[in-house]
Amino acid sequence: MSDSAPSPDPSAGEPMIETRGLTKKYGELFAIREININLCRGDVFGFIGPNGAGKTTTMRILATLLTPTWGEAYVGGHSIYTKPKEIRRTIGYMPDFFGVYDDMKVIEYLEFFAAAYRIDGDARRKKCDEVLGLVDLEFKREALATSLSRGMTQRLGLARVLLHDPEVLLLDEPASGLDPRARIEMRNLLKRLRGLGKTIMVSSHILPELADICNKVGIIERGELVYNDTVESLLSLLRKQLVIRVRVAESQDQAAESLRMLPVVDKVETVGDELHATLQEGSRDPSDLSAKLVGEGYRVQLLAEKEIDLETAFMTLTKGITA
Ligand SMILES: Nc1ncnc2c1ncn2[C@@H]1O[C@H](COP(=O)(O)OP(=O)(O)OP(=O)(O)O)[C@@H](O)[C@H]1O
Repeated sequence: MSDSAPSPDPSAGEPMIETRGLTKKYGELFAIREININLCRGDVFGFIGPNGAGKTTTMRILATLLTPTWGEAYVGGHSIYTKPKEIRRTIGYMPDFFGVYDDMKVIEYLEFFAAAYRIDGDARRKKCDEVLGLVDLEFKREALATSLSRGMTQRLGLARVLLHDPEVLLLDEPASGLDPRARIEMRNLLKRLRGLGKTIMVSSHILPELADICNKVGIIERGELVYNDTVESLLSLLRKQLVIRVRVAESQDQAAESLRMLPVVDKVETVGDELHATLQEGSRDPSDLSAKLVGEGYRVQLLAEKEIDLETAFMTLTKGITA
């Protein structure tokens, strides 16, 4: 164990979160097991996993609220073991559930926490207004905090953890329980925070929700990181086999047979009124398919690349572990 993180890789950015072999056991249960995560300044890390996978445990350890059974963790270069105070100044931690106080207006709620951060006088009022603006809640300034919708409450929670201008944000399922519109608002808000250069670890049990705002993604299952890389690598892994959606005006079954005869085609499935032809690994050109069908006299109504279904991809990546 050492006070500061080891020398960074000079090709990477400034390390902001590092864990090595991070493990937490409850009796015989591994809540998390040998977790290795490396995030640099400005990284937005989507931490994906189903309920009970270990996301909260990891975040609580990084927030210095929980001690690991073994392993190392550094936040902003500070060790969780020896520099917890420095870490608390560096982070904004938003837990998955938090309460707001009865009979307190939104602005009073923020001022209360700003005071706890020792932000005083004019600076306090200014800071509270600034974070309210950031989360689009100025119009609820004088409303009772308990009267806010779930989405607004989540935004207020985020405003609260932004008061001391933390460099690192640990956000535990900020979009959970939100309706679709509030989810989109939360996503836009995270993009705004990314734009401010914050290093963000944000958890969710839904991969597509985070894929377009994150540059890195970790998938955790039963305490183990089963995937940990860039979103780009994840997408290219999933794109290894291109799937082409095909619809013809004539008999689907016969068209499917014709497509199966092509060397470039690995398999063909019928999905509703479409055929989904999976190309052989590495093949990216669907022109053989249209040539074959047109050559055989089919009228091709649709021939398009199938969008990557991240939900299915997530299930595929974690297959066997969840079973
Ligand atoms: N205090 C505790 N005592 C015993 N087991 C615990 C404790 N806290 C967590 N666990 C167990 O550790 C595992 C990981 O839990 P954790 O809360 O980290 O998962 P999670 O991915 O955050 O799930 P969720 O999305 O439901 O919050 C679970 O099996 C959980 O039951």
